[in-house]
Amino acid sequence: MVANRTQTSFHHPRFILILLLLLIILALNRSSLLSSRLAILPQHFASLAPATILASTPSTMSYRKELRVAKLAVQRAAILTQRVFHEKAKGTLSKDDKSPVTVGDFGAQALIIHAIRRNFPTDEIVGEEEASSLREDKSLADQIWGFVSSTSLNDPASEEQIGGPIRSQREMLQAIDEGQSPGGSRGRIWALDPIDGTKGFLRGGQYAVCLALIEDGHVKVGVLACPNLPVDDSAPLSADVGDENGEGRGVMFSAVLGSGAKSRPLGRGALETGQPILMRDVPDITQATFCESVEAGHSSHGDQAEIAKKLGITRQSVRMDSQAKYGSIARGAGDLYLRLPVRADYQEKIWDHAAGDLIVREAGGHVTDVEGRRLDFSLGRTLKENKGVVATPKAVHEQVLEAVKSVLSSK
Ligand SMILES: Nc1ncnc2c1ncn2[C@@H]1O[C@H](COP(=O)(O)O)[C@@H](OP(=O)(O)O)[C@H]1O
Ligand SMILES: [Mg+2]
Ligand SMILES: [Mg+2]
Ligand SMILES: [Mg+2]
Repeated sequence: MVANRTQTSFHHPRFILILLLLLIILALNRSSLLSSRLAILPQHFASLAPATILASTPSTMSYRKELRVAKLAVQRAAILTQRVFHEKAKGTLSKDDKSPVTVGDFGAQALIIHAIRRNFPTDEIVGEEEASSLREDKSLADQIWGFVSSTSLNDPASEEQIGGPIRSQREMLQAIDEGQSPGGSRGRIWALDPIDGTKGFLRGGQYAVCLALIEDGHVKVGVLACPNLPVDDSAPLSADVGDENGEGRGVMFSAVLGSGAKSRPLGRGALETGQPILMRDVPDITQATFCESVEAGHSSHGDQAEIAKKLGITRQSVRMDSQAKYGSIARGAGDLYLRLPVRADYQEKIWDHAAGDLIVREAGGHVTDVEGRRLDFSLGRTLKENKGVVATPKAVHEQVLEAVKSVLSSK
């Protein structure tokens, strides 16, 4: 009787369906296409797959773990940068291209790479900084180690998730040097700017800690911590960073491709998910607010003024450093971000744009270069096929791009 019943259950259509499903899943897993293919399986079919198989996939389709690790890692790094600023220990070096790099940039890069390595050991990393100058400057390396070895999240479980502390100064230098991937169009590549807007950071202005996951050339996850932007999403856009104590400041923006963009107070617990953000509607372009770089060498202020005039915009543009500009327009504090090439030979770096590009697009925006091409993150460490940036709400992009093209072509 028992044997009979067992036999019957093996022929049950539901069992056969599950068996077939398992075989399909195993075949897809072998061809390493599982994560993308599962997304097109109906939800209840996917839920029938054993938990062990789903848990062992390299990346789930929701990028939940990637987002969580990125947010925690960026949060810890942002705490380090704030400590460096307040303890007046910026220890600036000048790089070969004459741009500044500080204790904060190196320390933040070390902590973020440590977190990525512990969670996603086979992923590649394109990070802005490298440690060669530190190997010749023991006192600067000691200073950075002082901050790196004493900065942690105050929630032990979260700290553990991002790999806990770095164990030695040697390990710290190794971590900094693991951001040398050439980038490219295949596989999983993290783009990391440990402090974007270093000049802003030095003068107490805006800066951002930026991290994005690029998969097969497309940005899938983006996180920006902006310690000096107002917490309040509805605060008017301003070049002023507010009071000295940082009261009311600090916001984290994040986005996952296809899931929208969010913001949350930076100082709040890392488990807080945040609230969705959207770009503002711009029914009348003459009422729009522009933001642009503080540095006239990074984006032409003169061209921006001409474009504003062409569009009938009279409001003064707001100048701020870093990808805080992308975050600000994504939450509707401003409307338009233009980056207008000054030097024809300059290639924008992927870490200066990857997170911001996704956050703006997920908040309802469109991001292109000055010729209307989408930013192409698949070509290495730089955006070599793009010139400048035009980021706006979708509905007005064509109009703004037309004005940009007309001003730039008349030069
Ligand atoms: N000539 C140039 N044109 C455009 N961007 C430049 C540039 N020289 C440097 N940059 C980049 O501009 C970034 C800052 O952008 P912004 O002006 O929007 O704040 C710098 O990032 P870092 O501060 O991370 O080095 C740097 O990578
Ligand atoms: Mg730099
Ligand atoms: Mg940068
Ligand atoms: Mg930087």
